[in-house]
Amino acid sequence: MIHVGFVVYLMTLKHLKENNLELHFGSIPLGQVPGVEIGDEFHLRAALFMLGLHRQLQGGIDYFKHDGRLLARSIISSGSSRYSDKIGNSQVLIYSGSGTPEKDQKLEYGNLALKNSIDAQNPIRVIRGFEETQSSGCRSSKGRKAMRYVYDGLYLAEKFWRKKNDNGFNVIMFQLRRKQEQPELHLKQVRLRTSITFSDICIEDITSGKEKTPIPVVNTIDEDSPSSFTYSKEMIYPPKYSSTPSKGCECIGGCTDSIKCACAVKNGGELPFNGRGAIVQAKPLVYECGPSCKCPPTCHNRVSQHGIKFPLGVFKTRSMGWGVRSLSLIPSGSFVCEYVGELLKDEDAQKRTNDEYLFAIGNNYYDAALWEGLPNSIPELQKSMPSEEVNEVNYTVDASIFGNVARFINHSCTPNLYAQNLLYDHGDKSMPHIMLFASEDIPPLQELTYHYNYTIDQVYDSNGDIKQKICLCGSIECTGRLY
Ligand SMILES: C[S@@+](CC[C@H](N)C(=O)[O-])C[C@H]1O[C@@H](n2cnc3c(N)ncnc32)[C@H](O)[C@@H]1O
Repeated sequence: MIHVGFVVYLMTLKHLKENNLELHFGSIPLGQVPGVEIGDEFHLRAALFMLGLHRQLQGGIDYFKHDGRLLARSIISSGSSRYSDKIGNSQVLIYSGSGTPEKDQKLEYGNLALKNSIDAQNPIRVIRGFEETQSSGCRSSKGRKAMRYVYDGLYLAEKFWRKKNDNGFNVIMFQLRRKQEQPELHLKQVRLRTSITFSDICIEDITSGKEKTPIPVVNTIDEDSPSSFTYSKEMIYPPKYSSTPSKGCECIGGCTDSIKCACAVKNGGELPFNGRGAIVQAKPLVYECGPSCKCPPTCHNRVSQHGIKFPLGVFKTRSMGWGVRSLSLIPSGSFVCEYVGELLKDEDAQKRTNDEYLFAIGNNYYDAALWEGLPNSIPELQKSMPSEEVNEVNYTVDASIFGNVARFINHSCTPNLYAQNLLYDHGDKSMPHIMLFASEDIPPLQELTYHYNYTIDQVYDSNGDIKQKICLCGSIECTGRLY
């Protein structure tokens, strides 16, 4: 049997390799990692790696090269009996360098980096590692030994010396001092906000291998698992639907000329994405290049069609059922995922008994605020300005039976994602793809949310009575009602 931790480890490596995320993590600054706070607790080395907290999957010292010399960035101080309950008690940490007990330790690699950091006085993240026995979770695995990692804060390296170990070999010892003006870390008060244990992983990959990056489901709240549905990466169109192909561009080498590129023209004479693939501005409708375009798959105007890039996880929230969070930092403007499901005519969607996973395309397509301020000089967009009255058929996506990870994303009154209507593989403006983009930099492990855009007192049940739902998003700007 393959150990869950090992699967997560492989998943992480696979993901990092495929998405070049090592580079992304490399850009995480020295010192504090956005979104990670003192006392945050982790149960997987892979999680520390993915967050950029400690970029070594095995080594205790994480280091990097700066101006030609190695510097330490973080250390994991494990299994020590020298710490009392109040592990912030002593501001001084004595850390033995890396190496095996049967050989003299050398001042190389991580040890050299730690020594150099004494001169450089750069902040070093300290993560405390503890061994514990597992006892609970959605798949109980009582009695299994596992590690627990707690982020302790930033330290400065002070000095090093050598001493003999019990076998008579040299060990390099380092003294680090905790930086002042940081909250103390009391072991008994360690928050479980970011806790993920082996036994909390209910499903290793809810996509069953359909997405390039596995999406684990984690439950630290109760014994529940998500109710069953069929994971689909793509929208499921009505049976008799035949797509209207959109006219493509002729940019054989890629779309760079915003005057000649037909797709840039459709977007108002500019490409909607910047050089890093981030969307520049929310628009009622965005056109990516598609199958009828001559440009290559690497064209800058093909972003969301390439699918999910950032590692995501489904988790059980305290009050809103299941939710989704990112396992890494998502820069503002990045594509996150599509809202996928069965595409139904509104009247058919009304007949569905489960309305929890409906996304009415019209909800944001006809949002006048999106159309305001668009220059008249964008003829293609002005032509596509939809009107609820003249549009014969309106569509809703139902993700209750078939859907992807987006079906688990909750509403917030102060969301960090927004839904962008987007066309690339067909030209039918009444059924654009619903692509979710980050509207701000999203730190690792923060819940992903978008605004459901319901109009209050405009949602009806099958008897025609107004339905109401209290919003539990918890935002200080919460308006109180989802609908
Ligand atoms: C698309 S699903 C989101 C995933 C859902 N939480 C689950 O457990 O599968 C939409 C449903 O989640 C719940 N929900 C989402 N956001 C909410 C919020 N801010 N307040 C209350 N319930 C919310 C509502 O029951 C809503 O109908």
